[in-house]
Amino acid sequence: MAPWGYEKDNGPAHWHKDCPIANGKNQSPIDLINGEVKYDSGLKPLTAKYVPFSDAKFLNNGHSVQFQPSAGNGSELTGGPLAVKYNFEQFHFHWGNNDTEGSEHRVDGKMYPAELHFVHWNSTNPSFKDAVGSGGPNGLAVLGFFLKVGAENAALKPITDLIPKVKDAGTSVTVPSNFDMQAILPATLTDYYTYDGSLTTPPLAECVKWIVFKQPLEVSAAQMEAFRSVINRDGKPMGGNYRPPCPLHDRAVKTSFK
Ligand SMILES: CCCCCCc1ccc(S(N)(=O)=O)cc1
Ligand SMILES: [Zn+2]
Repeated sequence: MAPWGYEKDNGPAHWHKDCPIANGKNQSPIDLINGEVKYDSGLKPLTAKYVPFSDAKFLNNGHSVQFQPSAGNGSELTGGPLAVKYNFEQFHFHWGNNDTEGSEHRVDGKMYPAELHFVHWNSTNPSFKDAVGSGGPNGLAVLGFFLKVGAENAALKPITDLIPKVKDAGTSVTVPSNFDMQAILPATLTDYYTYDGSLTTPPLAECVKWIVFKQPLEVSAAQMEAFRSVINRDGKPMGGNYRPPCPLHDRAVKTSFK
């Protein structure tokens, strides 16, 4: 099979051939249906401590654009539904070719124009790859933020300004060391949905504690257009790099908010 992608001939409907877990019972993304979620008063706010990076790359891997510091950069996530400390690995985006589509998770069936994923791995593992293969939903913790079109996002501007430099698949640039990743996050990481799920791209491993924030982040129309200029491995616009929602089966979605 051609390498996986989001086109007719290699998109989500084909992924089960190489990754049979695609039809598993803990797949992501899902539609977050407010009438079916359950408030959990035990869910605390999350604490993300992101330290400045000396040598981080921003890259186009053919199916997303991704910010990736060198391993062991000391940025950590704790709290919320997490029992242990998780190390930051990378963040990346999923988006559409217009403002009516693009996010992976949905809220009562509504899609946002884009979704930002901050990927972290359980620090009781020796590496990210071990955490992916560790079995069970505590290998990774991914923070999902919906993006909607509005005011310019000053914290993301250093990243969206780099997009033209990684227009083509397989390209990367060094991110200026004064980039402040912490500034992207809202001041308090309080209102979120959380559930046990999977990677939303191959290998689709069911190793993710998903934490999806209720409050979208805003980006300007120009910042959204920057994403839509990115080209994938087949030389086509990368927009549409989102997996449709998967069945919930007998999973519960908990919320930290009423
Ligand atoms: C052993 C190599 C595994 C690489 C898995 C890389 C990956 C990370 C996060 C996501 S996402 N969209 O669920 O956040 C998808 C894929
Ligand atoms: Zn993702």
